[in-house]
Amino acid sequence: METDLIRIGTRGSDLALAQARETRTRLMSAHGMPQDAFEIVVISTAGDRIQDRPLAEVGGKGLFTMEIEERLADGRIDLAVHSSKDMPTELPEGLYLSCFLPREDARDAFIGHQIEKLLDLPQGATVGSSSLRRQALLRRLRPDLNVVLYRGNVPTRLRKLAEGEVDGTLLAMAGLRRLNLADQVTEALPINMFPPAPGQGAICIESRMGDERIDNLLAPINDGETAAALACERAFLGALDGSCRTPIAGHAHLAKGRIYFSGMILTPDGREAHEIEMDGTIEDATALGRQAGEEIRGRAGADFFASWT
Ligand SMILES: NCc1[nH]cc(CCC(=O)O)c1CC(=O)O
Repeated sequence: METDLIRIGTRGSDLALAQARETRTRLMSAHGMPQDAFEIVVISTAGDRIQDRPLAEVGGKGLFTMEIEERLADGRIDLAVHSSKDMPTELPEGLYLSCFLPREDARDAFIGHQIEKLLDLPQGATVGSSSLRRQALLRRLRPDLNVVLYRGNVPTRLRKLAEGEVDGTLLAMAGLRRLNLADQVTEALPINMFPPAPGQGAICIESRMGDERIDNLLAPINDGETAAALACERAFLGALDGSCRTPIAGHAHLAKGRIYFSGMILTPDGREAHEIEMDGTIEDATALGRQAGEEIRGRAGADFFASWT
């Protein structure tokens, strides 16, 4: 192992820092390296700076990644730690997702202010979320709810909830676990009831293609099962040409030597939804995801996407 400092790029939110530290810890134990072999480099992104609008409205891909990728491409950092869910399907030339850590709980969590379960909320209750997918799924399950825009990092959202600004909110179980806030969860939503975003719960590492030193460093901490599931989910997203304005859910898991995928696309009002379930061999994870995307796209019809984007 070279003695050069390994620079790990990350956003500065509590969640991003927890993910960068988890990556560093795994690398330290895989290679018997000391903590001071690494430097965590905090990078501010457009997604962090824009706080007053839904990000889907701002548009553009890579709101949480562009500034980080610039520093990766020019060598100021050696690897970048991300939430897979926030990663666009297309990456800048010369960069790739080289490593996936074992996936955390992929489910969404409901956090109720006074009522513990989503479906027990009274008529017209207010639920805050900034995610188009969560908003659409909420409207699909409970058209009566008042779904409001709710942004900010995880601790900010929990504070607003505690102050009674909303009756409930939805957050990823994985993020809450990583922040030691899982005790706040009042209901973990089953995957078939509230399907997660492609990539949810999985930390990924982006690095430069052909950087052998970093490839060798990352190889022992890559989780093959998570990598296969993510290849499938990202291919599904890619086949749908997932603009940030389309509510898309997708989840793959491995069992008995095969890969099982389920996906859903919805209109933002939740009134129209299309679902798909497919399984295949693990080697064909990418093809399976792409096929599922093409199939669901065909079922929905061209009008489905044209109706609001
Ligand atoms: N868009 C923000 C974001 N990106 C990843 C996570 C959670 C962690 C994960 O999915 O790995 C979150 C917060 C949330 O959705 O609650």
